Amino acid sequence: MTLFDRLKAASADDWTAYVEHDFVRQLGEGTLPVPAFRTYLVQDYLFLIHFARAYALGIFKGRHLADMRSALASVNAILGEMDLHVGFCAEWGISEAELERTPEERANTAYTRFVIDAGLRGDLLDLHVALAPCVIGYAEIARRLAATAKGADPANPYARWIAEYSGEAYAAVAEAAIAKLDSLGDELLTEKRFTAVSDLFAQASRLEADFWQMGLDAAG
Ligand SMILES: Cc1ncc(CN)c(N)n1
Repeated sequence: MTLFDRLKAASADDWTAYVEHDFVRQLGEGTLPVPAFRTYLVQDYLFLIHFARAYALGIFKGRHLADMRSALASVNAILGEMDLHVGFCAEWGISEAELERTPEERANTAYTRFVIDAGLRGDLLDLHVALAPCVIGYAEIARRLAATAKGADPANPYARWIAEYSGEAYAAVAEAAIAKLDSLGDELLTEKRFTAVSDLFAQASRLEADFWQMGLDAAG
């Protein structure tokens, strides 16, 4: 069993509330109101800036060259992920400069600063556990949606989002994150420590669910 599967099993309710959130269901069915998606996506652009910072912390805290290289690859993957956001927003007439000026929603601040704080206070294992629901969760969600008729329908207004996160490139990022957790776990995890890292994973999963909810709330 991977460390990721163990963490997921220990936080099963929080994980399910995240990956099966109503926002996700509506996204897959193509019924999600556009204002909900727009609020989510604009906030997600800001979110990814802070996630790139969190991965940059992984370079700073790296104990081996391999840690630094993998964190750098993740920073690059996140910066690439933002092209999706810039593309959608350009279609809505929102420029990159406007995106950057958008005030952060509280759910966004809470989540991103929680992850950065986990990395600042702790070691690489704490950081990567706090990052895991984000990186790996989206691959799981999009893979499930892409396997449904409505999720795979090119007429679904969110087909591009589903394709991005269910694609091979993102799957490779998620698999690398699972492998990284295992190698960090081999090096740094003790049974005594499991509860503390599991708490980080559960909290990050709850903050992911709050992030979806922020989008739904924006649509009223
Ligand atoms: C909130 C959130 N969580 C996860 C992902 C996937 N990297 C994302 N873009 N945004």
